[in-house]
Amino acid sequence: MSAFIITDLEYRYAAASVPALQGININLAKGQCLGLIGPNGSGKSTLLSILSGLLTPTSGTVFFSQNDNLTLAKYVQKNVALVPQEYAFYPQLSVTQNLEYFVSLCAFSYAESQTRVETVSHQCQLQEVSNQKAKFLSGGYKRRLNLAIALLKDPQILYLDEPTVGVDPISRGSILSLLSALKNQGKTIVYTSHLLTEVQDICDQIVMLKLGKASYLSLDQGQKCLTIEFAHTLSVSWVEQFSGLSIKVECKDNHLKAYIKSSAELFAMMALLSQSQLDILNMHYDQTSLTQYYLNHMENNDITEY
Ligand SMILES: Nc1ncnc2c1ncn2[C@@H]1O[C@H](COP(=O)(O)OP(=O)(O)OP(=O)(O)O)[C@@H](O)[C@H]1O
Repeated sequence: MSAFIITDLEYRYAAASVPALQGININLAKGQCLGLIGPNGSGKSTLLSILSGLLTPTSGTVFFSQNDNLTLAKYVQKNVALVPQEYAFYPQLSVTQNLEYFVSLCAFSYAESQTRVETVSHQCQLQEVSNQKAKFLSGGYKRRLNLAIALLKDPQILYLDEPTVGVDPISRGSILSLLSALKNQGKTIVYTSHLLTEVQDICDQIVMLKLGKASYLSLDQGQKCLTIEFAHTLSVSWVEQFSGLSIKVECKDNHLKAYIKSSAELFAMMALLSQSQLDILNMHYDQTSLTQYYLNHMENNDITEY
């Protein structure tokens, strides 16, 4: 079942000469994590603002599947929480005071509110700093408090805007484990980050934005990359024999990179290599990293669907 479906979405800021977003189509299944990546100004925040009901699309639709005939704004208010990149708590209040204040804004009974505060404190591992003023917390605990506040209303969908900025690797690991646990509980997550290894680890589907246009990447369908370092510089005539194969190959000096989509392609490459009798210093065959996809995509002017 879909959590939300975005169809042919376009958004143009007033007086802007080009749309901030155009031709966006996303169908995100419930319980999955969507990674939203792209350089500064590519449209990520605009898309999150539309998904939050703060901006209305110029054209196209956003449809939340489990919406019981609520307006988009009402549905979002009830079921969606945003974890902003900025700290969204009161620095002078303690962790518990912050949680008690923010839970009082949700429509829970007193007993339910107490339970929610205890649950999110436990989920975000905040118990040992519960009495500390928020402004004295470490960067990792501040991020966890930001996340805990968003979780208070027990949202079905969670948007996270770079939730691990300025966080050490251990705290980052615990935030990512918490997000995986939330996913396992059926929560749907939209995650923006410039840390591509993180996105690759946690996301099921990735949308790369570039100048407001999207390309789509499903990681489990990712191609593999064969990287070879030869003892000598490759000759032009040797490189030319790859033009007969439908494999994308990049050669530079004594390095070769081939993007392999099937075992048949791998065997064809190996056959050419064995005929060549060239000395190989290093050879690596692995899933293409998201960083590699990203760099390839951003360097090319075309929008590619992987
Ligand atoms: N209020 C606004 N009025 C006019 N143009 C805007 C406004 N907000 C954003 N834009 C433009 O819309 C485009 C997308 O901006 P957006 O902030 O969505 O990108 P982003 O990917 O979130 O960037 P960043 O990673 O820096 O947060 C940019 O060209 C930006 O200049």
